[in-house]
Amino acid sequence: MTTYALGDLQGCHAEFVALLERLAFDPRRDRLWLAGDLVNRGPGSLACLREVKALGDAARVVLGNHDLHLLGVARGGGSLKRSDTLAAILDAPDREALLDWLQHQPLLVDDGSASPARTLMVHAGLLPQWSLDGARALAGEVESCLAGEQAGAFFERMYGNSPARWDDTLEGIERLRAIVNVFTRMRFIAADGTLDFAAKEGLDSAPQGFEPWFRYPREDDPRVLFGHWAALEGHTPGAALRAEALDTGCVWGNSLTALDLDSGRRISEPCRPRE
Ligand SMILES: Nc1ncnc2c1ncn2[C@@H]1O[C@H](COP(=O)(O)OP(=O)(O)OP(=O)(O)OP(=O)(O)OC[C@H]2O[C@@H](n3cnc4c(N)ncnc43)[C@H](O)[C@@H]2O)[C@@H](O)[C@H]1O
Repeated sequence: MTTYALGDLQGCHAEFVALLERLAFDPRRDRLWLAGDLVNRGPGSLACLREVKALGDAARVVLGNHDLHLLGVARGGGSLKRSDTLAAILDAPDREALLDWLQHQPLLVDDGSASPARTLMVHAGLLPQWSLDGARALAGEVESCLAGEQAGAFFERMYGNSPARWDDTLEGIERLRAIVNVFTRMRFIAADGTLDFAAKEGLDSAPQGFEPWFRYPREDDPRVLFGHWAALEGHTPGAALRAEALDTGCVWGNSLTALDLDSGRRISEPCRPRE
């Protein structure tokens, strides 16, 4: 059995299928971890969603900001933007089954192994101020909300950049929004954990006083798999922990990459020319 971790598909279905072929991926034998943002921006979001859902227990997925945006649009609270490529999902005959499946995916996957082998997967990152068990509990708060009767009310107030700094005393929607923004949107943070939401490009775009979240040391030493930050091109220079950047920007014309979790080998499929 081989376990591969992939970054953001973002609707790059042709490249996803080609990469699985290149890996000789067999869902009866192998496992796939997907770091979120299955959908949006690319041309094959509906096909990606169907393909990953059909993998069943062979695939483990975390939610990304674009997946949450799809749910926000479908469940109320979000509206389609001009750059969104989500209409085919919203019009699909199997839309409810797909959305329901997506809504039940976690924000954090933890393989539960003892340190130092412990491997976690999130879409954007892990706040240095959070312990691993604390992060897992906070992800669980959002996951319970998404699976419950308050999900609609949550999506109506999910969007926004505040509070930008985590505080244990946060309550209600502000607490849930802060958790979502860490797990699915974080890139640069200040030493006190304040998130910046403006800079989205390479490490040179860091605002003054901010560093990539993975450059802040932690007391523990997990292996953290994450996507979201395409401009990193799969690299985490200066990382203070074992952070593996998986989004190599397929939707931006680069490639889709799989990381073999045992060997550390990376296998990439180049982006196909768009019509
Ligand atoms: N609670 C909440 N509040 C608000 N919004 C919420 C929300 N929950 C969900 N959302 C959703 O999240 C979005 C905001 O998230 P953000 O994280 O703020 O923004 P984004 O640009 O949409 O991020 P994306 O995930 O596309 O990042 P990527 O690195 O691919 O691309 C980013 C940039 O990288 C650039 N880039 C890509 N490859 C590069 C490279 N090799 N070099 C340099 N730049 C590169 C691209 O040009 C692009 O500009 C909103 O649009 C909303 O839909």
